[in-house]
Amino acid sequence: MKALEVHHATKRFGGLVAVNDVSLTVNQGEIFSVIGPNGAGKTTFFNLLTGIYTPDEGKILLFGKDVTGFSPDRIAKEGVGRTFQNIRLFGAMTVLENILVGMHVHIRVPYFHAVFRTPLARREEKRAEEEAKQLLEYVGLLHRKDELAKNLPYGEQRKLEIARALALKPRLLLLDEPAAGMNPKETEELQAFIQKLREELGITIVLIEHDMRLVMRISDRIAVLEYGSKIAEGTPEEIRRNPRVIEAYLGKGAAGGVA
Ligand SMILES: Nc1ncnc2c1ncn2[C@@H]1O[C@H](COP(=O)(O)OP(=O)(O)OP(=O)(O)O)[C@@H](O)[C@H]1O
Repeated sequence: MKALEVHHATKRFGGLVAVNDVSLTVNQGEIFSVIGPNGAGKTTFFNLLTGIYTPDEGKILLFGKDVTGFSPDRIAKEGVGRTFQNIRLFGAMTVLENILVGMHVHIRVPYFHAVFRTPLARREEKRAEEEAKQLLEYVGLLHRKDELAKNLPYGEQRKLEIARALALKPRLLLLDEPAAGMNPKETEELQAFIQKLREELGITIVLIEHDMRLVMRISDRIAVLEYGSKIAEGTPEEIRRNPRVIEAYLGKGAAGGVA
């Protein structure tokens, strides 16, 4: 079974075709990158996968199930976690609270218990807090749990965002420009972290990324979008040498430049 199958997905905004007849499949356990120039349709493509938009044409399957037209909530329940291009943390909440917010769909307390804070509700809160702490420990942020999210260094904010997505126990994680704004050391740590998620948790990862060093090092396969269409797909080696990709995106110096 594939983690993700996209069949001929198209999304239009008025006369603009933001995603144009894109098909691709992502295997379970793969790290798959989507690259392309600004405005190529990458974020719109993610928005189709997460139910923010419904494709005008085409189908989307997650782990063999047709989820075309599902709401973002239902897609999340199918095991898809996501981070955004612009960090979307609750800056005025603590690190721990940010994780707890991410977990809310997994906390199942009947309304009555939640409102009257019965022992059941308190037990459930305690359990959620323990789980959140374990998650923070796993990503190396437990020592920051009581700090406000906005006070974390940039690289750690990105990590916290990923941790919050992990709170939903995703099988598929979509990362929109996770290395944006990171320095080389932070990017290297991010690479190791993403690989760890795949290896230890078995999560399939799809990322949009402009940092070609990271993309070429981390990806099993890469798809390239231009003007909404997929113009290439292959291993980093194949993509690096593809004349059309070099022309559209990587530039002439790229073949040797992104080792
Ligand atoms: N909600 C919208 N309404 C109208 N046009 C949109 C909308 N969202 C995106 N677009 C247009 O669709 C095209 C694809 O945009 P998208 O943001 O998906 O590209 P991108 O590859 O993610 O770009 P970047 O790398 O700059 O983030 C662009 O021309 C954009 O202006």
